[in-house]
Amino acid sequence: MRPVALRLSTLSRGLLTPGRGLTQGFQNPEKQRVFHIHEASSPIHVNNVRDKLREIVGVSTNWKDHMKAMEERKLLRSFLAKSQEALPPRRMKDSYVEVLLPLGSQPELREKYLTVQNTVRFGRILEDLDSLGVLICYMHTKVHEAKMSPLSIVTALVDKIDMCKKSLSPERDIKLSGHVSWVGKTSMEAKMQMFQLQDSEYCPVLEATFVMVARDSENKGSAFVNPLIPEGPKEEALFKQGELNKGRRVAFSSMSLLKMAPSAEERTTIHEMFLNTLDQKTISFQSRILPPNAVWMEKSKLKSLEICHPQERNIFNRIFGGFLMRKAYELGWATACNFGGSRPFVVAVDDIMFQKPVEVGSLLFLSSQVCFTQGNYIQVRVHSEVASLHNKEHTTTNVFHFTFMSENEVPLVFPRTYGGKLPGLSLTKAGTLQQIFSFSLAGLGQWIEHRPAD
Ligand SMILES: CCCCCCCCCCCCCC(=O)SCCNC(=O)CCNC(=O)[C@H](O)C(C)(C)COP(=O)(O)OP(=O)(O)OC[C@H]1O[C@@H](n2cnc3c(N)ncnc32)[C@H](O)[C@@H]1OP(=O)(O)O
Repeated sequence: MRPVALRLSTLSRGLLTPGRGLTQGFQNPEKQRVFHIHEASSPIHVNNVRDKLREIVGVSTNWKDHMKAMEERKLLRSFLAKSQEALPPRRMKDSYVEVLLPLGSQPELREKYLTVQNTVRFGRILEDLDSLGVLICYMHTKVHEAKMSPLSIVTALVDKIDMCKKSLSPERDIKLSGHVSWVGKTSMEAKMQMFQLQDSEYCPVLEATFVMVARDSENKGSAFVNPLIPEGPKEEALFKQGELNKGRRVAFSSMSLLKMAPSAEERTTIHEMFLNTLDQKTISFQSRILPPNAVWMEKSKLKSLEICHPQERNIFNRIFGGFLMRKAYELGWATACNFGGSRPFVVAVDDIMFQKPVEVGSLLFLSSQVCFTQGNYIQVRVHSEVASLHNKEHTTTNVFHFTFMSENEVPLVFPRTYGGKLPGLSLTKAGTLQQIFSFSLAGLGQWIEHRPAD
């Protein structure tokens, strides 16, 4: 039997496009560069970031009062701009924020961030990055005349997070910093970096790019954000990159399998996978056998459920994006752990899409599965959906993609069915359709898994 040649370059719609492949992250020496372009006056303690956000938005700390607080926010409508041109332009340094996570100098903070391997919990870092990203965008859009911001800023996308280091010490101070690097009409790209103290110097350990969207005071419609004026060649390059990122995202979304059939290259890859699992004796869609050192994709699945309590709400009384990311990451990590038989390290995060807000009180269903492997690398896709209590209809809220590195080489994964529908799968569910036909490799894999019978 011929081994499947899954070349990264063939997967032009996926995460695994050249330059965004499994080997990106801390292995790439180019990523060691620093884009630390400004100096903040004094860093904010990590514990004060949420308080600062609460203050900016003017929300209550008491769930009982949340409706009243939302009513008050309605009055801020008058501060919303009618056009982007009506807003004063900002510079990158206007939104620059530095946050200190003093794990070394304040050991009492450590427990919350600690893994059993004596490393830093990445899920906690995702939460801190999300809060920082939102704070950065509030700095960019600050309305000096208003006590509270009329904008509701929500996380729309984690474009990518690259790790420059395999693991972080929970015994050394960490600094996070970032600023707005590009703006559209109502969206902003925030670039963040994380540094860890080593031999009395802060060394880069992570780079992240998030996209935040500005909504009106009640989070009902989009709202304009201040233009951004880059200063000097470094900032111009960052802004240009932001523009390119936007173009890439638009191109990706127009190439989604929801809108366009798979390319000839993609079809060939999928068909090759199918042929490699065909039982040569029976030659039928149903009769499939695994190549050596391979696992059926469906066997890699793990699921979990979260009851979304008010404690996990964000400043707009929806569920905090960072919490969703932590929960999805931990399930994804467990999936990779279970699959690879060792405790893996995260090397990259790509394309976390926040498609719909998660309401407080929702039942959040998370499903995770390995969608691609190569050498020691495991690509995991996590899908989350909420179920309506009235009609049981499911709606996709988020899709997450994580890349892990396992201690040892891991088996290949193969989708089992080409012509058959999975038992229990209803193709009438909008959420499920989105889950299947996402533009990622996971989508391709699942497309084979769930393709309706020919
Ligand atoms: C109170 C006590 C608790 C305190 C705790 C504090 C915790 C800290 C909390 C901190 C807070 C933490 C924060 C949280 O917890 S936020 C919670 C997590 N996030 C969400 O819930 C968001 C869910 N998604 C949505 O609501 C919608 O999908 C959004 C609003 C995002 C877009 O909706 P829609 O698609 O209808 O919008 P549009 O068509 O009008 O486009 C508008 C703009 O958006 C751009 N766009 C759209 N999608 C994407 C994309 N995928 N990539 C890149 N860009 C995207 C688009 O290009 C356009 O830009 P521009 O061309 O105008 O520039």
